Amino acid sequence: MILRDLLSSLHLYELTRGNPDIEIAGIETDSRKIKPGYLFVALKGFTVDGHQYISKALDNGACAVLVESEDTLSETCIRVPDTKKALAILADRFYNYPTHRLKLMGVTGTNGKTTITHIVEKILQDAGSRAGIIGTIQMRFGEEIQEVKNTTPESLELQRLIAYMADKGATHACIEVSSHALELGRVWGCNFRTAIFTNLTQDHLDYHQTMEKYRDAKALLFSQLGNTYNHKDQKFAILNADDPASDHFKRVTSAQVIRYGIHTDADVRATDISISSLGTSFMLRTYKGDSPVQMKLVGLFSVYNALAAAAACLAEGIDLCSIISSLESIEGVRGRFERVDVGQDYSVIVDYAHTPDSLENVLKTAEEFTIGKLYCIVGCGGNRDKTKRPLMAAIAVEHSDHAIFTSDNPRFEDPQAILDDMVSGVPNAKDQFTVIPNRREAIEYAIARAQKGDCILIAGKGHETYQIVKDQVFTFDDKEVASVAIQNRIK
Ligand SMILES: CC(=O)N[C@H]1[C@@H](OP(=O)(O)OP(=O)(O)OC[C@H]2O[C@@H](n3ccc(=O)[nH]c3=O)[C@H](O)[C@@H]2O)O[C@H](CO)[C@@H](O)[C@@H]1O[C@H](C)C(=O)N[C@@H](C)C(=O)N[C@H](CCC(=O)O)C(=O)O
Ligand SMILES: Nc1ncnc2c1ncn2[C@@H]1O[C@H](COP(=O)(O)OP(=O)(O)OP(=O)(O)O)[C@@H](O)[C@H]1O
Ligand SMILES: N[C@H](CCC[C@H](N)C(=O)O)C(=O)O
Ligand SMILES: [Mg+2]
Repeated sequence: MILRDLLSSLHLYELTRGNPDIEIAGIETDSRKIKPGYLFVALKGFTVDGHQYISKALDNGACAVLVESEDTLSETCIRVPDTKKALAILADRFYNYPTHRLKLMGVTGTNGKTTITHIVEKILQDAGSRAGIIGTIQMRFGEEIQEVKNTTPESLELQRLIAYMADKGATHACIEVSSHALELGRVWGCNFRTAIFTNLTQDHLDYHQTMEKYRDAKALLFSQLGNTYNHKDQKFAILNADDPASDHFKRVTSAQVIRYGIHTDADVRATDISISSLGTSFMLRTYKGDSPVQMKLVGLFSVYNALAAAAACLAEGIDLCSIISSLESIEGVRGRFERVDVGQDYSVIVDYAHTPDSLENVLKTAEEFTIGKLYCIVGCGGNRDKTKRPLMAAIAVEHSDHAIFTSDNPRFEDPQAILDDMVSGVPNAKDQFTVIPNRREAIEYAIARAQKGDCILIAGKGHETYQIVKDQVFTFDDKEVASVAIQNRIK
């Protein structure tokens, strides 16, 4: 694409030097990934300032740079007030407006985003649409899977991934939209048709500082819904009627609001709920009719996830019968209440609960089905919200018979310091928990003790197949470690 054409999408820029008629072969924000003919966009990051890498980018063949402060090295230089904002607009233009070429659905909220994107994907695909998803686990469109570093990638990668789907004929993309992404402008320029809210409970206070600011970050998805070129199209805000934050999102959006819930009267509602270890059943009541549903997904939180997905897909015009049949056939999502079963006579469940609310939900669910003892193995991530650590420890102790505190991804923190933060939340419960910093040993400890009818919940890492210690990423998979430990015990 010709630079002049690319720049025409920006409202405010200054070509301080060079030729606007050069061909731009690609755009890149990382000097290490620059190829000849690329435009390098210098971003001010949390760790370093991308402006420091301009010479590296030029060495690697960048033909132009987009900067916030004057650069004297490159032949062609464009200056803008905010490179992050400009990047989002340029990426949209460069990839030929991907989010206008399919229907974009965004899911935000503390817990349930990944699960809902998977349910929506299943419903849409079963109904004959071609849907892709982007989120914590990966980007997936049909057979194509690409790894993503963040739940919501930076605008450039996000637009590239959506463009890939649109180019291959996708009708829908359903993406997770994290609060970081909303605040950091990763979804600027995205033309959302539908925004789904799951729930708001504590997480990420290291970044947002207060729950109000965290909520306000999430609110951006709803206030921006409709603020794009295509605002004549119908937009939908799918809100959880049982979560008080929804009132705020309703106030800030101009989209049509569809409410789902259990306790509050809602447009899409579940009544007569029955939960067992094999799944959940409920009466689905919608403005398109009512019908009983029997799902394999367990826990009350799964009913909420199903309602959110059903409400979004009804708005999309998908037939109610088709939605129900998809809800009934979905098997579950990797690392979310996933059972490890190698023939043992006790249950082992791997789950991605890494917030106080999700841990409480998942433990309460496991509590209901456990005949024997319930063990909870849990840790908290390093360089993340410290205030959730004592809360998660207290929840683990309250809702299990014995808790084992261990390491999650310590990152750059001392694993023992993280565990000390956890232990500070249970000052009077010394007999109810054991601290085993090594995660493998913690899993082996519980498995060695489990008796018939017991249940071991391994929380926090779900689908993750690694453990991050300092700047190293080690192979570690809760499911595999548990499975080996169970087999070793059986032998
Ligand atoms: C705090 C945060 O969000 N950081 C994100 C940010 O990294 P950063 O600001 O540290 O980047 P940096 O290292 O300072 O680099 C600045 C710039 O210099 C460039 N650079 C750097 C080095 C070099 O040699 N050459 C070069 O050009 C970099 O490419 C970058 O453009 O930009 C990166 C690229 O987009 C992100 O991957 C990274 O996410 C990190 C990995 C992260 O852990 N983020 C978490 C907090 C996060 O975003 N989580 C949310 C929510 C998860 C959930 O609960 O679901 C998510 O959406 O993932
Ligand atoms: N609707 C829900 N309400 C509360 N907890 C939930 C809900 N859905 C799932 N959970 C719990 O939260 C965990 C994470 O679920 P999921 O991965 O779907 O959430 P997420 O919002 O994508 O999380 P992340 O912020 O890490 O991307 C699950 O393993 C389960 O324990
Ligand atoms: N998306 C979440 C995932 C947390 C998962 C947990 N295993 C951890 O590493 O803290 C985050 O980045 O905070
Ligand atoms: Mg997720």
